[in-house]
Amino acid sequence: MKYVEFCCVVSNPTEDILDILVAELAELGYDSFNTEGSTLKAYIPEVAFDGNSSAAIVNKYLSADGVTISWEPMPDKNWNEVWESNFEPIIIEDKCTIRAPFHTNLPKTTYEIVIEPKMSFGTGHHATTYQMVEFVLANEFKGLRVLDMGCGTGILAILAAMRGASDVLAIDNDDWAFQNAEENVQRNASGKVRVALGDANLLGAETFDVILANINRNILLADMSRYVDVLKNDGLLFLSGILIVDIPIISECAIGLGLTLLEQKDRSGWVALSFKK
Ligand SMILES: C[S@@+](CC[C@H](N)C(=O)[O-])C[C@H]1O[C@@H](n2cnc3c(N)ncnc32)[C@H](O)[C@@H]1O
Repeated sequence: MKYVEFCCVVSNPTEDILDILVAELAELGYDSFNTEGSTLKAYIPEVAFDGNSSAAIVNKYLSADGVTISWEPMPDKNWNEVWESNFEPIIIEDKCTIRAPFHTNLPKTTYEIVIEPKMSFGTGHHATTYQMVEFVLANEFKGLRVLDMGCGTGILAILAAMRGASDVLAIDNDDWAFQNAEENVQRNASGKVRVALGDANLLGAETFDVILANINRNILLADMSRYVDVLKNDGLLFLSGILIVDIPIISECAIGLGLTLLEQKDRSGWVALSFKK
């Protein structure tokens, strides 16, 4: 596939501005991004790229933060190899290692997840995933039925299964993520995780003790009532992919649907929330 490299340099970065840009660019459908110092680079499929609308999104920050924008087509190459070469292993809370098949000689932890680092989101490095991993490590999963909405690589579904969930349904609406999650589930997690291609429209009569959803504000707001419909009474809903400014709107939506806020986590400008039904 051909990609455009969309580069934003923030001359005077305010706290978390790059994370906000990542969230805004997510609307443009990047397949990967990296941040280094004050530079953000997002890789967007050329077929889906419109330079002017991308620039308009970022321009909202220009006056306040001095963002310089440029973009250029990238030479066609094997992007999986590129993402792969950038993937470092990560250990969360000394309990969970997330690594690629080619990482060896790492310290042993209770849980070890091997991810094929392709173009899907979910390696544990991003704050939104990290916080969800923390939630999964801190809560009871033994014998529970779990839904992972927006599963990306499948990392959260796999960890839930490793933590003892009896059955996990992992759903993603992106074909690439779906295939990558299937591959990762086969590699790690047993027969306990089912992966499905789709979105909240797939939800029906099946109910869950725990729902994990690390997606983004707009999807969470649009689909939360569907999640609550399939969450059992006393069940837990963990939400991530939320910016600090969006806490009120997400919380009001959840509370309006009859949920109680239990916990809030903050990391690098991102927030993860847990609710009980
Ligand atoms: C931020 S990533 C999270 C991946 C992984 N769960 C993690 O925590 O790292 C969000 C994922 O949600 C998927 N997604 C976006 N909109 C969705 C929707 N409406 N229904 C299901 N999946 C969706 C994207 O394709 C992407 O893989």
